[in-house]
Amino acid sequence: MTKLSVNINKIATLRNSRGGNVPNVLQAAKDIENFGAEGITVHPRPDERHIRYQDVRELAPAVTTEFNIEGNPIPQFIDLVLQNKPTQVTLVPDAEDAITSNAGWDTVKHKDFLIEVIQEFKQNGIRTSIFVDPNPKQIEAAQYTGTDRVELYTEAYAEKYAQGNKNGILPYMECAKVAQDIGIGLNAGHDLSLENIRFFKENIPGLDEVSIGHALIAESLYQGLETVIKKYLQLLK
Ligand SMILES: CC(=O)[C@@H](O)[C@H](O)COP(=O)(O)O
Ligand SMILES: NCC(=O)COP(=O)(O)O
Repeated sequence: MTKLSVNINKIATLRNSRGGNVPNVLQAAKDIENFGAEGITVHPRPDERHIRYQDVRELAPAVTTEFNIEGNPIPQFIDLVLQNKPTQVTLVPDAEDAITSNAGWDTVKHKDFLIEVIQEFKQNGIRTSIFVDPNPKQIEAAQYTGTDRVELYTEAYAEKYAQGNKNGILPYMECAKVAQDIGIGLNAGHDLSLENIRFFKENIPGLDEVSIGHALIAESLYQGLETVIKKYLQLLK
């Protein structure tokens, strides 16, 4: 079974665009869990343009499913994670000015650094995952960092799938096999959507979790528009 963790960064982005507390990020997380999602993912960035550090502090005691905090393990991120003890921390090497995550770790080059931070998180009872490009060498090297899982960066798959090219799944299948052979857990995320998720799931054995945000929120918006417009029209009669 693959768990669905909903990334709520985009809900925070909408809230931040107006100040105030609409939509309410904490309530949205609770509702998302009530609707059946099996996890909540947040990706606080240093400029707090989406999820804020304070959101993380409020979400940590409120989330009853799996809480997953993603981010670049700079000192303030490490402190935030250790103070709030999520189920899982996903390490993502994103630059401060990146619009969104755009690359996985080089687990060979950064092995010593990753060993150090992963050890600290695991000593505190937090499951670890490393965000990686779909390259089997990166998965093989990830096992020497002591991480529990890797998260396959699925942007390349999603882009090819949208162009009608199903071969984009091939490197991910190879990575899944390596992960299974070495006994490392497997997550995936970035640009997964209602359109491309089934094919991905059908072809990737041992997929523990997907985290989905951007498309899921956009799809929810589209699928909810008709209902809400009809409600306004009713009230305006
Ligand atoms: C780690 C990752 O894959 C990203 O997809 C990221 O967490 C998305 O966050 P944003 O929606 O804030 O870009
Ligand atoms: N780890 C990926 C994630 O949380 C969501 O990515 P996206 O669906 O917003 O692209």
